[in-house]
Amino acid sequence: MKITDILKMGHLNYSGTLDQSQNVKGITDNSNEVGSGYIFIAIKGYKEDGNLYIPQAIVNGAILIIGENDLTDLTVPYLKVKNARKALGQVAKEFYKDPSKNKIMIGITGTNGKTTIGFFVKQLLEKQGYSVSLIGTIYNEINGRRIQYVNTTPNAKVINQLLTASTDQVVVMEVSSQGLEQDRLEGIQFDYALFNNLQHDHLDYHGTMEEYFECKALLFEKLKLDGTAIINYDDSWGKKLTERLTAQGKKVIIVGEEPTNEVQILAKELDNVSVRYKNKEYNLRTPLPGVHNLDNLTMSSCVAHELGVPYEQVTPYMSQFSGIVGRFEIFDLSNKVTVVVDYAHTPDALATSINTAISNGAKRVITVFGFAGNRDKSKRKAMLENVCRLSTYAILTVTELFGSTIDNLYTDYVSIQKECHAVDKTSIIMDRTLAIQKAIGEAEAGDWVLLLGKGHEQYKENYALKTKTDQETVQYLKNKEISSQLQNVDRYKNELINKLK
Ligand SMILES: CC(=O)N[C@H]1[C@@H](OP(=O)(O)OP(=O)(O)OC[C@H]2O[C@@H](n3ccc(=O)[nH]c3=O)[C@H](O)[C@@H]2O)O[C@H](CO)[C@@H](O)[C@@H]1O[C@H](C)C(=O)N[C@@H](C)C(=O)N[C@H](CCC(=O)O)C(=O)O
Ligand SMILES: Nc1ncnc2c1ncn2[C@@H]1O[C@H](COP(=O)(O)OP(=O)(O)OP(=O)(O)O)[C@@H](O)[C@H]1O
Repeated sequence: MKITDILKMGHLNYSGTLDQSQNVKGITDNSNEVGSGYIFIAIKGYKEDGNLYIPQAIVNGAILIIGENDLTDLTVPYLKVKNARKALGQVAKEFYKDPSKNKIMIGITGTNGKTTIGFFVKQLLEKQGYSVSLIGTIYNEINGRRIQYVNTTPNAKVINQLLTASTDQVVVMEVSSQGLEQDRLEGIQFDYALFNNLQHDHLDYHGTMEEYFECKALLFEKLKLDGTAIINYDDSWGKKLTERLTAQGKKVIIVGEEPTNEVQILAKELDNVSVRYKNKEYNLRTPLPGVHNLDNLTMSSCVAHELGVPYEQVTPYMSQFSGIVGRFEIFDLSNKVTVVVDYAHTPDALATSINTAISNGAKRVITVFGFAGNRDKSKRKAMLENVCRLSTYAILTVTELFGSTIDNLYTDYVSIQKECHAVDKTSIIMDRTLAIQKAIGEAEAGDWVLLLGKGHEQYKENYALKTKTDQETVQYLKNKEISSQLQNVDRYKNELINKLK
């Protein structure tokens, strides 16, 4: 592909002299990736300024630089654009030959439930015979191969690369509000866009719920001409989005409890939800506990149904679902204590998670959770209030420092404990592994211990127990319990032998 093709097709203009015969070998916004024949797009980021790396990109072989600044004295052609992040998407779309056009693209947005819906949809479609790629928080899976990535929603270059590599028929993508706001989806088009919910999160980034909503709503501007929006109408922001999209003449399927909803939720009970679609009723059974997962399953079934999965098949297809790491993952201990590792880290998700334990018969709920260091401090009070209202007892601990320190976070915990009158109901143990050990140690038969906030993530701190995830910590404590039980058996056996001697 020639430079001029990219510029023309990307709707970018260049008035300087350009060697039109030059072939473009690659495109990137990372100077370290630039090789001979590359286009380098300089992005002024949150941490770094890509413009400072232009000289390095030129030394590495860049043949065209794109950026937002006024630059005149470069030794290679320079194109000034209004928005370099958008330009990255426009150039990537052309360089990679618009791969989202020919795939069945499903984008999922919402504060909570994106990952879960992504995994549910993948399961349903694969059981129906589709090959499915997944781009999301836990990993990206392309052609059956798993690849870790730093973001839930990668930037436009990476998305285009993944779509190009994918030989799968369907691509299911989690779409974050930050990804949308940062134009990481520029040039990507969707056949189906799902809106699950909008709840309090990320307000340090978005400022207000309205702005947060507007970012989420950007996904629906990326629907293909014949694309379909699928919206949770029980969410008030979902209603607002429905009105907007309907007024724009877009195809919208609404899901919710109102009788006029296309997919009507009739009843939810433990792990069953009954829905009505075109005057027929279906019972759907979720493989993951919780009323939230009934909502997630209903949304997933709706998009899967659009692609030919009969509602009757949802329950059999999901019966072989193997779970999602860190999403209401249950560990049964031998003393009849139930331990759950869950990714809940918003006020609503914490309430949902604890309520799930209660509705499953928990005698007492002991919750271990924490706040994300320097991120969205405005959600902390609601998080603590929900946890205190619903749990029997809670331990505040480290979840993720995000630029804070253990000492600062500890000080924050002490003051919020007082502010929320939570001193009697909570204690503070900053070592997460010891907090878990204490919670599990104090639990009795019938109690549920909820380890919330880390989900699939690895610990970044060094803790007293040398484990790296909540799952490993639970397993370590389980093994310790087994070995102490074995020691007790040995001791008892020896005592008996001694008595009989
Ligand atoms: C604050 C934020 O959102 N940052 C995102 C942003 O980074 P940035 O553009 O500011 O990057 P930067 O490090 O300042 O670098 C600027 C430019 O200089 C370039 N550079 C830098 C160094 C160098 O040697 N050479 C060079 O060319 C970089 O390649 C880049 O183009 O753009 C990057 C590329 O798209 C993202 O990876 C990065 O996400 C960071 C890691 C992040 O943690 N973001 C969070 C807030 C986020 O986006 N989370 C959502 C999920 C949220 C949820 O659902 O809970 C997500 O989608 O991941
Ligand atoms: N529909 C829902 N409503 C409320 N809470 C939910 C819902 N679905 C999941 N949750 C809670 O949110 C947590 C995260 O779920 P999931 O990973 O599916 O969401 P996500 O949108 O991908 O989250 P994130 O954006 O933080 O990665 C779960 O562990 C659960 O506690």
